[in-house]
Amino acid sequence: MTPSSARPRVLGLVAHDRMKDDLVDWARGWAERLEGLALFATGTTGARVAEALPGLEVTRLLSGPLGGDQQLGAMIAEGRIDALIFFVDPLSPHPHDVDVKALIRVATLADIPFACNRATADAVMRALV
Ligand SMILES: O=C(CO)COP(=O)(O)O
Repeated sequence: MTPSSARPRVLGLVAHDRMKDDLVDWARGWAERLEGLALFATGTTGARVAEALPGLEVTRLLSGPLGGDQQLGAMIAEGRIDALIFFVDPLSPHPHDVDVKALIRVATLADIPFACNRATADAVMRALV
């Protein structure tokens, strides 16, 4: 995570449905710093962030349950994501739980900074920008 490297840092953004308001609120607080990063998000998360913060350029992947988590996981496996912010809902079941687990697994395997909640997301951002 050298700030002087040529390409912008690439951040993955994901939030489960009941966590999307929290992620949007978190992104608002970091908006200025997020502008300097390349942002990739699962479909609905990306739409929510882009709608709330029109100044941010967010590349939207497929919606999570339709393959977006897997797309992000593939990018991580290819070394194309520097850090992942994933606001996980710990109280709801998800039909695509296997995809969620795979995303968490590949982020762990790739040893990238990876935040599952807001406090850790703040710490990751402080380290990243
Ligand atoms: O389901 C998700 C993460 O597992 C998020 O996907 P969306 O951003 O498309 O809602």
